[in-house]
Amino acid sequence: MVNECSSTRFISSSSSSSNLYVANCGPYVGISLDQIQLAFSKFGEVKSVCAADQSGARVVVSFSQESSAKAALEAFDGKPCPYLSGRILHIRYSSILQTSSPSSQVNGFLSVSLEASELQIPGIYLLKDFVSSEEEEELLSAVDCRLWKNLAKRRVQHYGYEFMYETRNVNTKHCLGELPSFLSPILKKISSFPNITDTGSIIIDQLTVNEYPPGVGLSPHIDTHSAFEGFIFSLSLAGPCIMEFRKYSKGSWLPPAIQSTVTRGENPEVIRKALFLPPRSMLLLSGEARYAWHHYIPHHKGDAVRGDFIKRASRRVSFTFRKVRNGPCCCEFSQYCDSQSD
Ligand SMILES: O=C(O)CCC(=O)C(=O)O
Ligand SMILES: [Fe+2]
Repeated sequence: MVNECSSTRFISSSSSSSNLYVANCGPYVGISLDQIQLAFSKFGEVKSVCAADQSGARVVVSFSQESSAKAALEAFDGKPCPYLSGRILHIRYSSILQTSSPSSQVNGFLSVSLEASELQIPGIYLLKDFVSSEEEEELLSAVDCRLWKNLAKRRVQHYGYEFMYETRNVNTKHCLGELPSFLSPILKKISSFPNITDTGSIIIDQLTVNEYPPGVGLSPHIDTHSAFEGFIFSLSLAGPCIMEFRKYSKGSWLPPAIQSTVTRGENPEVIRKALFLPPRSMLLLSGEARYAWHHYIPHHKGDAVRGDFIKRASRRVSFTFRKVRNGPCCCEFSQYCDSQSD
């Protein structure tokens, strides 16, 4: 049974137990949970195998009997494992850290949807193959000929208006000029995006290009309401990633890292959902998805997606198209709205 520990968190521990924390094996290094279960079953009944964390390379094996765990630890720790491609496993006893019951987690990973409609978040849409491979190449070479700005872990470019990371806003008085002509085919496709009843209301005047190396993501945030209007389009190029969406029932417009620890401590009610973004797909966040849900790209080198482990490519480049807002936001999600908070 490899699907049973979705609601349990584990830590490495020195006291003996029937759970083993096993490092250096898992889907990220090409070893499935089923293979791990088979290898450890040589020492007794394995109740479950699941991810110890989101790395894809550390798992917890839970035996029915403590004696089986002891035998497996003695046989496998620090030696090449003949049943797992000769990998050297690093094994400790593990104890249960905490339990929670996120129904959307499988084997310790958040279950990832392939279709936006599965998420059941109003206002979120994903169009796959939004651009062809040729268009993808052209867009990438266009930005690669231009100047990148280095942030701590990723590179960015801004068109139309510069995004100021310190204030999470734009300086509306300083326009960088019209969006360049290499974007025209994409802007044209955006203007007839399905799912938007009034396509006449789609105006785009700002683009942020992000280049993420593997292992780099984006911290959870809601794009500042007062900075941008209600449609946020994000085109994924060159590589895939997953995007996680979080709704904090007691949240505010501030990013979770800035909210006081007291507020965070009182805020156990977070709904988490995840969506796989393949290269050449266009994501639209509108309505509730844009205004009330944080979006987040985990800082992973790969993502567990429906039983497969998908490595991040050498880079993912996203084009985020938005319309800069010129007055306060009057959305109906005032709890998450900086224009409607004091
Ligand atoms: O890379 C992405 O798809 C999202 C970028 C984003 O959320 C942002 O720039 O605010
Ligand atoms: Fe964003």
